[in-house]
Amino acid sequence: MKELQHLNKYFLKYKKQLLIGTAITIIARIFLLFTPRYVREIFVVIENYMKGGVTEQAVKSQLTIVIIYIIGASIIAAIFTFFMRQYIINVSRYVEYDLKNEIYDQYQKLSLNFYKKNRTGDLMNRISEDVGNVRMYAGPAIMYSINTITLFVIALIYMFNEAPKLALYTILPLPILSIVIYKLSKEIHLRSTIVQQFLSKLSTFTQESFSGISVIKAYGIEPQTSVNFEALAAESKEKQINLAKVQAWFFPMMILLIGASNLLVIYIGGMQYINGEIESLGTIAEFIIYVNMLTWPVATVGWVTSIVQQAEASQKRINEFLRLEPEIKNLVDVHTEAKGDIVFNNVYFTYDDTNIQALNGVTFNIKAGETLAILGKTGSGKSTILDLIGRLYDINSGSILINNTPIKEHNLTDLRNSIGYVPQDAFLFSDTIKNNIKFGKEDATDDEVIEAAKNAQVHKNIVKFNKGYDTILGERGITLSGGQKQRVSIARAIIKSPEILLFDDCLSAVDTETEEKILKNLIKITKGKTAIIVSHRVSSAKNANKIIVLDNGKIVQEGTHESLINVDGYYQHLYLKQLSETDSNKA
Ligand SMILES: Nc1ncnc2c1ncn2[C@@H]1O[C@H](COP(=O)(O)OP(=O)(O)OP(=O)(O)O)[C@@H](O)[C@H]1O
Repeated sequence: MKELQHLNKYFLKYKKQLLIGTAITIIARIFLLFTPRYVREIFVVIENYMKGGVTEQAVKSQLTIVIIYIIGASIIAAIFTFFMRQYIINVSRYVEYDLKNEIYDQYQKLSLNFYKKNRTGDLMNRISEDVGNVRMYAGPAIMYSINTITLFVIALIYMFNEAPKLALYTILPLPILSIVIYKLSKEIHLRSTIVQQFLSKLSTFTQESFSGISVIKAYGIEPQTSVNFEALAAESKEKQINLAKVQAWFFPMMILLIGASNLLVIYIGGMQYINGEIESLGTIAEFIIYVNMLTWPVATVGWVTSIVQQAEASQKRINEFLRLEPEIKNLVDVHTEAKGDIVFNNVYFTYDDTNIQALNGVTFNIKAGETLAILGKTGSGKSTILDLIGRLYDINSGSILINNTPIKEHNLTDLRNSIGYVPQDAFLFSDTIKNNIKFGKEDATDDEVIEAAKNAQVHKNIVKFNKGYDTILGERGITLSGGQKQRVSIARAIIKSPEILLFDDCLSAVDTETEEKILKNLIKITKGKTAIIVSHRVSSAKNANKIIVLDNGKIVQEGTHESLINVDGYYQHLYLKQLSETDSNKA
């Protein structure tokens, strides 16, 4: 129960509903327990009549009154039972809602390293399935526990008052029932966890197959994927059957134990009646009703124990993530401005997980309003520089200054808000094109969206779609070409008019003519702002105020286009190679 203590703050928050729910549960059970005693009353009335003690008229009116009492008590119990669920189950839904939000907020705070170490499926499981298990504790488990305790305490008082020996025999088989149900519930849980694992394997496989359907079709491997699917589905079926086998024991066990208890009541009660230890056969009837009323709550003791164990295990998994401290923390509460110069001073950076030293003493600076182009072989550390400016990672040594202030002394939200970042792999959401662009600036007007799209040279493509800017992208809608995606992603970055613009090889899928036009627009847009363009093309770099060439995390060349084309090195070779490619394309 240590892990579940995390939920206490929520129980405290909803204490009013819980207290009302508990009171309602107790009242509902009290009224429910009127029935057995009234049934005994009926027997007594009839027995008195048989003995000739009362008239037929009197019996009729006595029976009518008792029956009205039974109906009345049942209706009241039913109404309170309705409200019992309304209060306690609702609390569990509130707790579920709060916990999901808490986990989601925490996920958002955690750094990229966390996402590399943990699989998306696992993150999703903890926020959905594990929270679901915890909800069973916060609602049904609490409700059934209050229910069982109330019913038991009141029924036992009545039973021991009425016939102590019979009461003892009646409750004798109940602990056995509880233990059997507990063992069964545990086994059911074990097997259903395995079923769940296979189901998620199956859905991951299906999802991947259909996301990559074009690759599957192009390679003609449909028969092979069908065989793989069939194998997974067969295993999943096996596990389902295994689960069904144990589940099938649940109700027979209940029926058997209820039957045994009933028999015991009839036998012991019958003997006691014969011996004159109990006065009326009504007591036997009353006790049979108690047995049937108590069986289910007693069974739930086993069930509830297994729910609590599952919830504890799930909350433990949730707490593991909730207790993680984000590696990248905002250390400044006041507002800061990330405008102007960017300085890298002997920066060293190694990725924790791979131990790859991506930057190896990098030093450069860009003044406000300037454009820097970064070139270099793949894996030389270009994207890493951009990630470090957005403080997605903290450096190992050296310093990064923005606006002459160390990057850690910037308010993290302000820093990221002042950056417009276009990643290497343009990621667009399954939403309209307009909303994908507005993602950069939520309150942007339609005119601003169009303006950004025009500057990114994608407006003409968008208006050709039937629904224009309202065209849905992704799984539910159309698929954009690589170049179109990159340009929508550029529009998203420039719409917010940030102080720092980071373009990570985002023109690679665009033809050189369009690239030229976009770059021209960028000169206009980035006026007074700082821009860094990572590229493999000289054409993207040539207009930059400064160009650096990286190799193995080190700057190996630095200068302007004019200076670098005259020096033997990576830039000149790239320039000559791309020049000859352009010439041969023209020829
Ligand atoms: N998230 C990461 N985790 C671990 N290692 C990484 C990560 N990102 C990059 N690396 C490694 O760091 C080195 C530098 O990568 P980086 O992405 O900065 O290179 P790049 O110059 O941008 O490459 P490209 O031109 O192919 O985009 C590479 O060896 C890469 O494998």
